[in-house]
Amino acid sequence: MMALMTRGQHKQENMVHSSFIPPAYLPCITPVAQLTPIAIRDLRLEKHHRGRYLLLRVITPHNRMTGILVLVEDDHDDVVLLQLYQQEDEEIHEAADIVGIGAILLVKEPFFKITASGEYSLRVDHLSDVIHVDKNDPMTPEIWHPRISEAEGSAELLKSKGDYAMGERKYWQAIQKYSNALLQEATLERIKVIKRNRSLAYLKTKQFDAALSDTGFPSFGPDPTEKALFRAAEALYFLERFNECRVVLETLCAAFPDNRQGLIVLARTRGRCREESTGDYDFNLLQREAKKLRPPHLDHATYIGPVEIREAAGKGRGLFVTEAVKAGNLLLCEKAFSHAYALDSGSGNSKITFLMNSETNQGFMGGQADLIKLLVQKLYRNSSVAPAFVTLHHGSYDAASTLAVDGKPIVDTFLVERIMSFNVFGCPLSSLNTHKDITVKQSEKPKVYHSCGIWTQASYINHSCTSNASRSFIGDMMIVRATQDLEPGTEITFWYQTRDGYDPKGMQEKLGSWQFTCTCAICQDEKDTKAAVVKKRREIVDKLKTAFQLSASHDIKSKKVERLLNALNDTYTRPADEVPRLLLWDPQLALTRMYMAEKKVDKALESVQKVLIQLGFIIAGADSTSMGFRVVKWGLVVDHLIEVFLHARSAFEVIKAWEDSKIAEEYARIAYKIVVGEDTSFESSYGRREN
Ligand SMILES: C[S@@+](CC[C@H](N)C(=O)[O-])C[C@H]1O[C@@H](n2cnc3c(N)ncnc32)[C@H](O)[C@@H]1O
Repeated sequence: MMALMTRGQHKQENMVHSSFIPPAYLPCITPVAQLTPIAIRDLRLEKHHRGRYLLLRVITPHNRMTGILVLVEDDHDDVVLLQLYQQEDEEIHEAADIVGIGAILLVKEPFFKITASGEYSLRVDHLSDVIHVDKNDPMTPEIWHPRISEAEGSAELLKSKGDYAMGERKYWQAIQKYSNALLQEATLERIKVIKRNRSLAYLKTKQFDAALSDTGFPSFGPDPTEKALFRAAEALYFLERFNECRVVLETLCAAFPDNRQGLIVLARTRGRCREESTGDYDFNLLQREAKKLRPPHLDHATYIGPVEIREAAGKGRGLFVTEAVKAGNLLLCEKAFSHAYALDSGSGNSKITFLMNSETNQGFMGGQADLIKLLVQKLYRNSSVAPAFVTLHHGSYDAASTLAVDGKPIVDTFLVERIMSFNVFGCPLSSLNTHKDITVKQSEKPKVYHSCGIWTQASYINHSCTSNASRSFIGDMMIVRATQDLEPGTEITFWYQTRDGYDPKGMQEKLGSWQFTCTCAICQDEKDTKAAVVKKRREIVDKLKTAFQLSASHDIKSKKVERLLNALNDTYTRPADEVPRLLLWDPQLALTRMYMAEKKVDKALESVQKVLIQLGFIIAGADSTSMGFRVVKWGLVVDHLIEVFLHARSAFEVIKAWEDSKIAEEYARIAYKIVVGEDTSFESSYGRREN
């Protein structure tokens, strides 16, 4: 054990931290006053000592692995290894401030456990299961009490120690000093000042609920100070309570018109309020910010469009539209509740964490392991935001019945892990990049995203392979747009996993971790399709691949491809607008490109129409007749759909069908907006360049 303790103060670059998540156990929900003490020597292995607590003193420097490891003793001089999980990273909260030598910790309902290396240790998975105890606290054993000279002194002295710690940017220490100061006698005025200072330390450590409460919000009293108002506004801003923030800032700016910073923040807050109520975003700015900011956590508000959460028969809850919407309309533009950023290449993380859940056989790598920690900490620091998260789907996990004990939040790490595994979304830095990868670089493999996050509104959207909405990302903002015209009351669905037509069984496997079976028309049709037909389709697809590689003349090649496409088409029985033909649209598009290259406009238009039909569209006027080009019903929206509509635009131009050409471009823009999230970058991606 000592070897472990001495090994690791060196820099931990490119290390893989791996850890087994133990079987789920509930956090302690009993107030400390109702727990009874236990000593290390009385602990039983592999047991959760419910109803008991252990008082411990840190006796060695810590070691950071997946958790923080440190040796501790009790007042019988017995020593044990303590492992604390889900604690903040060193850059945010120095371990020395959590488990500095001499610190006294109270571990609630201790869990004594055999480690992977056969040693034994105390393991704490829930942040709320360990609390710091002051050396002067009556619970602290007599022998650990400080000598008289160490006693910390008056409120004023402690306040100035807090101020000094603030100056040194030791915010956690400052909080402790201010909190101790507040336990001493002081006038009401001094208490207000100390709280105001502590509120700044809380802001710096992202404890926005506590920061807000220290400012006196919502009633600041008859003569609110500039600092109290400003700090309250900052806390409200970070809690994304933008309207309340705006009101506080308006009071501040009216009372202190020279406060320039107040005016700047008020303007910014008004921008957030506008985004929140109208969905009107400067998407150009969002794209620029996502390019520059690391992590790409954008300073923007969440817009919730015409949607509501309702029961969705057989699927739990779902998200439904409350009014008619058109394809391309914005349904959500949601800021992540929590977002773990990893480079898109997946490399470059100095610390890689691998968590293995032995109970569910699920492994969490990198981003997802980081996300669990980020979530746990956010909920622990700011319990006011917890309801939006803890009410998300968590399967059959039985969560603790209470959210707080002794005035402190309870955060159940295992509940967080369950909710994360059902609701997490992988995400690129921006869908614009992904779109370029797919369309310009023609990368075939579906991309694996290393960054991930939780979006609490989008989490209510259920899966369907015949989806009617689509998500895209700009940094940590998720944009959900309708991909079809929707009647009021329609349930919104999108793909949890990318759908192709090659591997029906694989799709069910990909959906496995969500624990449901998709019963959409595509899945149903695949189930009804005989194995011989599936085999035949595979053979035709292989022949198509070979046909495209033929070094024959365009004519011979296109005839062969057409024949094969017809044969493949004949293997489907249900109408394409009910069951889109996922194996067909792609080779059909390749054929369209051939016709366009040969300037066979009629053929190209016919082929465009076929691509759209195979994607499930119903189309009118996609030919050289006088009927106007029109989408009667939208089908599946894929990245290449923009190209399809742009082929239509060009072909219509050649035959001088100007109006149809314009309409085709408008459809291309809508498709682009759905795929990329916005259409302000359409020109730079697809605009025509002057020769
Ligand atoms: C992200 S949540 C979606 C919201 C969830 N229905 C709820 O009540 O909170 C994912 C879970 O929803 C359910 N679900 C999603 N799509 C479904 C579908 N097509 N059929 C049945 N259940 C589905 C599954 O239980 C899945 O694990």
